[in-house]
Amino acid sequence: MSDREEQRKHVHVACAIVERNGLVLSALRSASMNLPLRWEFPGGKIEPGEGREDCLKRELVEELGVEIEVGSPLTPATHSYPGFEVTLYPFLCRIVSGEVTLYEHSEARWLSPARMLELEWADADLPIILEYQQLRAGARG
Ligand SMILES: Nc1nc2c([nH]c(=O)n2[C@H]2C[C@H](O)[C@@H](COP(=O)(O)OP(=O)(O)OP(=O)(O)O)O2)c(=O)[nH]1
Repeated sequence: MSDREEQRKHVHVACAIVERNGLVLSALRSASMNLPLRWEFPGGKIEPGEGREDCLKRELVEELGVEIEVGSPLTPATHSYPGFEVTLYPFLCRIVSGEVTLYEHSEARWLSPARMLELEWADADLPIILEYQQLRAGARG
């Protein structure tokens, strides 16, 4: 790896595929956030020493005011944006208490898995969405 690559910022982010009644929660990044007005899975940067699942539980309380149960992981996805790299660690999740309240995002929607790609997602999410769609298509047989 070159010095230049080593110096590039690489962030590690846990993200929640929150399911309810066959639908999945998507959240719109606000105009003031990094990657503005892109849809994403709620979540955020993993703090030093923090476990991925604990990060997710913390972020979902901070961002949406809900307590979640964290289930199975999907495949982590790494993507290079101009200026930084991200690795997303996705987990299937469900809400165990609280109502979705927008503390940071500008909108949230419950989507059917098949229609997720009708929205403009953060680029790093695309492989995760494809894997998730296959998982749920398989589950329906
Ligand atoms: N939470 C989340 N972040 C994503 C997804 N896809 C994706 O590229 N990202 C990027 C956006 C951000 O650069 C980073 C997540 O960190 P964050 O939500 O704490 O980012 P932020 O820059 O808004 O917050 P901060 O620096 O103020 O802490 O990962 C996703 O599906 N969920």
